[in-house]
Amino acid sequence: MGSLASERKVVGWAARDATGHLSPYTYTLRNTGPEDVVVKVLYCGICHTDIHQAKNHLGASKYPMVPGHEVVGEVVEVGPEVSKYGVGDVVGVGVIVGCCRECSPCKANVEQYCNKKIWSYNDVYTDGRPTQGGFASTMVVDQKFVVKIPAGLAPEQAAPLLCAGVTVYSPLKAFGLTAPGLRGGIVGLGGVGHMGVKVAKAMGHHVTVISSSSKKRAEAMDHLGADAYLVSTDAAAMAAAADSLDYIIDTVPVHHPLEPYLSLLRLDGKHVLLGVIGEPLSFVSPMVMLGRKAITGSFIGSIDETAEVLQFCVDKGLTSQIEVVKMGYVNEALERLERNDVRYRFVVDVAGSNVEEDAADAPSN
Ligand SMILES: NC(=O)C1=CN([C@@H]2O[C@H](COP(=O)(O)OP(=O)(O)OC[C@H]3O[C@@H](n4cnc5c(N)ncnc54)[C@H](OP(=O)(O)O)[C@@H]3O)[C@@H](O)[C@H]2O)C=CC1
Ligand SMILES: O=C/C=C/c1ccc(O)c(O)c1
Ligand SMILES: [Zn+2]
Ligand SMILES: [Zn+2]
Repeated sequence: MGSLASERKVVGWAARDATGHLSPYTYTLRNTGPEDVVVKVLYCGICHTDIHQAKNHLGASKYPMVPGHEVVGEVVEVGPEVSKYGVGDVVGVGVIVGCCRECSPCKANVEQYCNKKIWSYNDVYTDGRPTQGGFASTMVVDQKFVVKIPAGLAPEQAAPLLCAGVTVYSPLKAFGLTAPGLRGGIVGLGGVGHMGVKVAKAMGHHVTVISSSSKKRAEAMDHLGADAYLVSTDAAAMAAAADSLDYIIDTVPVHHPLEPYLSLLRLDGKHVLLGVIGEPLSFVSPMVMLGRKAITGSFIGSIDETAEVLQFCVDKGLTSQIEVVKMGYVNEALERLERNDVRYRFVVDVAGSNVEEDAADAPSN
């Protein structure tokens, strides 16, 4: 157990408005509670959700907002009732940092579906303070929402698994889609999608990437190990692949037609929506009736599944494909991510950056 420090000032990079531009911001962390773990952030991945949130795509953003929910750090202090972690442990924090612990999803250990869940940023903690994410020097997190990074995983490699990795792993398990030999489609080869290819291949699936362009074909086939590649606008190739897939993992972050993808599913095929899209998607009912197809969705994964996917990646020798950048590059990284110019996940080297750069000039709370 480490010593209990009082409230501490930290610097994170925050968006102040819907431009989504991040700049240094000083704020105060809560005291270390009995079950809290103080985490010195080492690395934090950049998820497309960080863009949705920073730019207020869902209309519920509050500023200043420090994004970042693929956090890997080192434990520097623990509260007196922390049993699972000790100072020096390398740990991960993801999208959720609180839940009610009483509802049926909480009792079933799928706390990501708790209606009282607390998001790691753009939310309010039990003490009334805004939650702030991982583009910051330090976070204080309840031990329940912390996972140990297993030996054999480099911390920067582990970061994307805490959101992207578990987000594809969870629905494959929940929908009974883990058997070898299944045929899966991954729509959108970005941060989540590239982990989809890797995880599905490691489960022994035949994996088709369905992309908006042919630009990623060679990498998908040669480096990620995909078995087939379709360009979604190539009507002939899409028609030739009709009725061939058991499932589709759809990671596209913008409005898109579903029908071209639904036609790729075979009997009882499942279209799993993962992208966060604030506009209605549409399809005609025969597209699902004639084939008993299901359109469903999935939200990250549980803490248990997060620990599981980390170990799965160690066991299968999976790594994420990342570009490591410094904090000073975060705004360019966000712009590049938004224009689909990253292979496949940016990870910010937080501890190796001067997070406090320009902090003296920035407004604080
Ligand atoms: N359900 C959940 O729990 C989670 C949801 N998400 C959401 O999933 C979505 C994907 O996240 P992430 O993988 O980080 O995003 P990325 O930007 O890394 O990947 C999205 C991919 O979608 C394709 N795409 C098609 N049209 C567009 C467009 N107009 N702009 C950008 N990309 C486009 C691109 O692939 P290609 O070039 O192959 O067409 C792109 O690489 C986001 O909406 C995110 O919020 C993320 C994590 C968890
Ligand atoms: O990246 C992780 C979070 C994804 C997410 C899914 C659904 C939703 O409504 C969000 O606001 C975020
Ligand atoms: Zn995410
Ligand atoms: Zn609950």
